[in-house]
Amino acid sequence: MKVRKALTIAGSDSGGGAGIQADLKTFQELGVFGMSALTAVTAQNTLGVHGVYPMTAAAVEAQIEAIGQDMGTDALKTGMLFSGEIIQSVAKKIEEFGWKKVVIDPVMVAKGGASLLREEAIRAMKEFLLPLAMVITPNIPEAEVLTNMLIQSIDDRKRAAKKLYELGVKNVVIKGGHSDNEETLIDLLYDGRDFLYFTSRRIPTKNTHGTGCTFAAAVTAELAKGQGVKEAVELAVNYVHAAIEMDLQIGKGHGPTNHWAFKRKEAAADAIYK
Ligand SMILES: Nc1ncnc2c1ncn2[C@@H]1O[C@H](COP(=O)(O)OP(=O)(O)OP(=O)(O)O)[C@@H](O)[C@H]1O
Ligand SMILES: Cc1ncc(CO)c(N)n1
Repeated sequence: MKVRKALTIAGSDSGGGAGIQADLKTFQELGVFGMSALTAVTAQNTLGVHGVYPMTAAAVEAQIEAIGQDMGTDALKTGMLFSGEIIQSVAKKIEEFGWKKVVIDPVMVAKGGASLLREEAIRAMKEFLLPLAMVITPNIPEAEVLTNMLIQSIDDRKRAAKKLYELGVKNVVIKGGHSDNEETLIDLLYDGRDFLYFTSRRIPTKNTHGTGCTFAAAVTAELAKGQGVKEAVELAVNYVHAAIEMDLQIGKGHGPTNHWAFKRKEAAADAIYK
């Protein structure tokens, strides 16, 4: 059997809940071989970001090049990219290797408010990276920044999704974690034609550190396995839901999610229906 591969181009979260750590755990759990190119190291825990140490753009390029020249990848995702210079390097390498299954998680700020992307980088992201994206997965505040819109209603989100589509992104997912509905949340997918709504129950917990990274990583893993975008997004919604539901109670602040949970839930369901 052919092993599928996925690459994450993202920052390191020393606390293990977000960034490349979340991505690699998710890839592994979904049966895909994970690879990484680091853009920055953060000193981070469940209480916040205590330091950001970016890599040079040359170091980011060298990592991607090493992977592209030897192993290749079936899909890739980007997370924290930090600067316009790193974004340009990443875009250049994606084009050079002709990678098409590209998931952009436009990470801007961590849950505690620390900035993970310089202001100047937004333009580079729109100009160089978004046109290469098969899927983009902003949360509501990130979609607001990328579209210069205030997003309050679902109709606002639909308008924002259309604007992002017009920037060259083939599929837009605007996630609902930041909406003010306390009961349910909706992740919205727009493929240039239809809007699809993925509705889930909002779980009352403070342990949601890394949900965005985990979500985009699950989409990437499924695309690597050959799934369509709709199927990949649906699985990612369920994967993250299980990870939040069976949280781990680690740390004193916003704890990580449980990357094992989805498989344990599946195994339990298998045992029941056998
Ligand atoms: N309390 C919750 N209960 C259930 N699902 C949630 C909850 N919070 C977030 N999610 C789900 O987690 C996924 C990520 O959404 P969210 O909007 O929180 O991303 P994010 O803000 O980018 O996360 P991050 O903290 O990593 O930056 C979505 O599928 C969303 O529906
Ligand atoms: C390294 C890193 N990437 C992404 C996020 C967003 O959750 C974070 N907190 N840290």
